[in-house]
Formats: sequence, C-alpha cells, structure tokens
Amino acid sequence: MAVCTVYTIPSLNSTCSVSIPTKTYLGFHQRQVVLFSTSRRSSRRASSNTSEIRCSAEESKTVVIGLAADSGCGKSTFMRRLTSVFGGAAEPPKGGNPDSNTLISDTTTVICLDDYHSLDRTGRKEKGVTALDPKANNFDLMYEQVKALKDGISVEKPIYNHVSGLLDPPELIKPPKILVIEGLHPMYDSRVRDLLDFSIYLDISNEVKFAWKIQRDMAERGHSLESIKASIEARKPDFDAYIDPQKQYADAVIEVLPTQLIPGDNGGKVLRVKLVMKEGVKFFSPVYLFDEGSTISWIPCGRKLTCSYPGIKFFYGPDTYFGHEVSVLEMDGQFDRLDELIYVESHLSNISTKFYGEVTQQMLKHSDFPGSNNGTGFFQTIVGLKIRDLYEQIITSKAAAPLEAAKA
Ligand SMILES: Nc1ncnc2c1ncn2[C@@H]1O[C@H](COP(=O)(O)OP(=O)(O)OP(=O)(O)O)[C@@H](O)[C@H]1O
Ligand SMILES: O=C(CO)[C@H](O)[C@H](O)COP(=O)(O)O
Repeated sequence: MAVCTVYTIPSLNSTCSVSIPTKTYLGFHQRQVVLFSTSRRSSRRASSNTSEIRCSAEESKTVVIGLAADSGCGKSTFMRRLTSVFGGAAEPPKGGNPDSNTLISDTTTVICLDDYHSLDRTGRKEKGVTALDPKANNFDLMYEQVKALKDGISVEKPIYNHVSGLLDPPELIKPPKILVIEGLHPMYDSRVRDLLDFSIYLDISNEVKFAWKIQRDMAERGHSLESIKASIEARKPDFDAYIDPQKQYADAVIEVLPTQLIPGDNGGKVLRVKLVMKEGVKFFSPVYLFDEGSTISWIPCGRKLTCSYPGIKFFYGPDTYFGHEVSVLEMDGQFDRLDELIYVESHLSNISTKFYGEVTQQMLKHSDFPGSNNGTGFFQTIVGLKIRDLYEQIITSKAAAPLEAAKA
C-alpha cells in the first residue's frame, strides 16, 4: 500500500535540499513536498529522518542586519552611509503614509523598530513607562514579522507616527535583499537576535550624547538646556537597563568618546572613536592596520596627511569585549582634508573595498553628513562596506549550496 508524507517548506523563496530515500517518489505542490512511498518501511524511514529535507531560515534570501542605539545617536546618518554603499537613493514607500519611518532602496529596506511600540505617546504617559521599556513594545510581532521577511513573506507592519505620537494603519513591507532593523531594541529579544546575520551597536558616551543633543535639539529645534538635561536623565535608567546591555551581542560596536588628545575636553567636537570587531563571525573578517593581530600606535600626521591641533592618532590591537575576542581599531582626532584620507585608507587591510580609494570616495561624496571629518563617519563607511561584503558572501554561499547538495 502506498503511504504519503507531507513536509511544508517555510516559504516559496526558501531553497530546500532534499535527499530521496530509495523506492520513494517525490512530488511538489506549492509550498509542500510530498513523499510517496511504496512500502510502510521506507515511509517510516523517510519521516523519521528529518535531515532528508532541509528547509531552514538559513537558506532564505533576505539578509537581516540589526543596528541598535539610543535616539539621536547617529542611526539615520549611518543608514544613509550604508544605503549609499549599495547605490541608489533610499526613500519612504511610494504613495504611502508621509510619516512612515521606512526607507527603501533597490537593495535595502530599513525599518525602524519604533514601529513596534505597543503603547502610543498617551499610553506611555498614562502607564508611566518610557519607549525604551520592553513593556511599551511588541516583541512577539517584531519577531513574527522579521522572521516572515527573512523567509521571503511580505508583512503589514504597523507605523508609529513620531509627529502625532499615535499608531497609524500598517504599511506593506516586501522582503528585500537586505533588511536593516534599526532602533532601540534589535538585539533585546533573543528570538529577534537569532534572526540577525550581523549586528552593530552605536555606543555614544554620555558626554558626547549630551553635546550632540544640545547641537540638534537646542540649536536646531529650539529646546532649552534644562529640558534636554531632563529628557536625558529621565531616559537613563531604562537606557542602562534595556538598551546598553545589547552591545554585548553586537558583532561590531562603534564607540564614541571624548578625545584624549586635549586633556579634560568634553565638548564633543574632537572625538575618539573605537571600532570593536568580534572575531570568528561568519562572513566577517575584522579590519586591521599594517599587521593583523599585532598592537600598533600610529600618528599619520606628516608629509602625506595634514593635521592641525590636536592632531590624529590611530591605535590597533587585540582585546576582549564581554568575554569575546575582538580586534579594535581606534582613531582620535579629526581630518583637515578629506581627500588625504586615502593615505590612511591605503594602510588598512580587509576593508572590503571593490577598488583602491573606495572609502575615501564615499567619505568625499557625503562630506556634509555629521562626523565626516572624524572616526564616526570613517568607521561607519567601513562597516557599510563590510556589510556589502557579508551580503555578497552569504548570497554566493546560498547559490552554491544546492549545487553542493546535488553533487553529494
Ligand atoms: N557622527 C556625528 N558627529 C556629530 N554629530 C552627530 C553625528 N551623528 C549624529 N550627530 C548628531 O546627532 C543628530 C542625530 O543624528 P541621527 O539623526 O543620525 O540620529 P538617530 O539615532 O537616527 O536619531 P533619532 O533616533 O532621534 O531619529 C544629528 O542631527 C547630529 O546633530
Ligand atoms: O526613543 C525613541 C526612539 O526614536 C523615541 O523617543 C520613541 O520612539 C518615542 O517617540 P516620540 O518621542 O516621538 O513619542
């Protein structure tokens, strides 16, 4: 008697490798793989061995990147640098909600996790919670929707409207080549964290965060110094409890600190920026200066790099970060002339450029973005190129997988 076993493929985009047991016939119907067997014995064998059909999220097409940081810490600027690496402009969904937080380009879709706030502005006020508190966010929905997109399935994502403070009707998000989830909590929930192919944390020290807030909210938005201080203080306990701990999970951390070149300087104009890169991350090889694994301190100011006071200092070396082995590249100071950046770029290795001087070209292209004359812009650009490289490696390995399976 013929017996049939049915397996469901997670999505139509998934690539499944199937090994067919002897004397078993195979049929496909939409998302289902059907195994017909001529005897109970071979059917039992087929259904008891799950490795015979392998359809996993790992084999889906959308690459998912997580970017975590507090509000006002440079996520949007970083996203603009990242999407520029892939070419094409990133724009809100056409004909959609003008207050959408989503940015779509040919290759990337950036969704803002503020859209998963479960409490609107009034709701948070009534319950006495901040937007940083997990209680104000819907992690079940975040997980389901990021997973669906990763598996190639479109979703109706909610919109948190920052103008009105309300939750607006949802917008349709189609699975892109690269999905970036940016916001307060991309690595907070372990289910969402496990979906990430690469994660970044922007770690802005309190002094610098304060200086940037003053610059934006006081100079550009007319807020008072007292209200800025009060808002930072009100968020700090939840920031420390729920946002900051995510950095331990990040594959790359960009840490922004006051300079050490001017003793006692906290003004946030001259910055010391560290790029902390985890070792052993699949498809990611840390950048190095001169000699991989060694410890190097380098002052490049001289004939090829113009430096005015207080100069520029680089450091590179191995370290540990939350118990993980990491490589750290550090830059303190700022560039006088962006075109001369090529001198520094040419001394770095593993930067995943496609041609000589690509980092410098990107930096010159966006010289008006905040941080273009220091390590924030420089390292964000390099991380953008590393993400492009990671994406290309993942796609290549996925394309090769069915061929390898067929050969075996
Ligand atoms: N590298 C930088 N150097 C100097 N200032 C910066 C830098 N990055 C960001 N800023 C300052 O912080 C402000 C916020 O930057 P950005 O919009 O990129 O951050 P964000 O994390 O997306 O903010 P939000 O979550 O509030 O939308 C900028 O307007 C600028 O004033
Ligand atoms: O931390 C934030 C992330 O951007 C915002 O404060 C949060 O999303 C709430 O937004 P709003 O202040 O517009 O109500």
